[in-house]
Amino acid sequence: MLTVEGLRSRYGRIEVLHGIDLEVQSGEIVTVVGANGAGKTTLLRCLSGVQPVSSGTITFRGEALVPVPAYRRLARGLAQSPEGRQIFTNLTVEENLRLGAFLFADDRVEKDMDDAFRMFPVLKEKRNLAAGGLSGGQQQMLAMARALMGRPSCLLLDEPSMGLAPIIVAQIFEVVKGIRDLGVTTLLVEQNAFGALKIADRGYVMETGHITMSGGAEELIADPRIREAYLGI
Ligand SMILES: Nc1ncnc2c1ncn2[C@@H]1O[C@H](COP(=O)(O)OP(=O)(O)OP(=O)(O)O)[C@@H](O)[C@H]1O
Repeated sequence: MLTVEGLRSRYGRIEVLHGIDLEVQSGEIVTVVGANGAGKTTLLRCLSGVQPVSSGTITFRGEALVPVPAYRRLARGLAQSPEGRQIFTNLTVEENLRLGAFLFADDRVEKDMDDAFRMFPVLKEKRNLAAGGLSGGQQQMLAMARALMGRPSCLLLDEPSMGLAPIIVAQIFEVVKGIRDLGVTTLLVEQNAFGALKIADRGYVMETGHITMSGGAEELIADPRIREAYLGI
């Protein structure tokens, strides 16, 4: 569904992605794990089109994506739940969700909203409240639900566990599994390698702008190098 080949990207003169190759098949949860500053967010920003690519290709559902501007990528089926959630704190929960559906003006928006509230009951309770009043975990749920309102076939999820208590992180990862059950393919970028690999089908390890390891998630969890460097085991 999504293939990245030889992807390079830079901030000014400093290259931060040095030729990334990765693939996500339809229906998978694929995770990219790595330390702070490895380049994971930059990779997702290249995929969603807000960060320029200096060379390499991105193919999504058989189509070259690099020439497609960011605002058209959602219509192609690629949605991002960004780092830091980026919800609109002064708008209500429902208004944030409606913004996720800005491409559509059909009756299905109401059904999608009902589906979102079924998947995230806490958002239903708070639908008329300002999103800024939600807890961190609830804001993360809102960011994911808003991305789903764009009816993506592939969701790019940037560090959903960031800054959340372990019990909330566990809930968030359960929700990501639920998103896969909806038939939405997920590329999950995480510093929480163990949590991400536990729910993923496959994983890639990113270090200073390179992919240094890849494989089945169980295989990566069992690998002594991963256990030492990322799992603290
Ligand atoms: N806007 C920017 N301008 C210059 N350099 C940047 C910018 N954003 C990120 N970088 C640098 O690019 C490198 C990769 O950063 P990136 O945010 O992609 O990493 P990351 O793996 O997502 O880390 P984090 O978990 O902190 O988001 C880092 O060295 C970072 O300092």
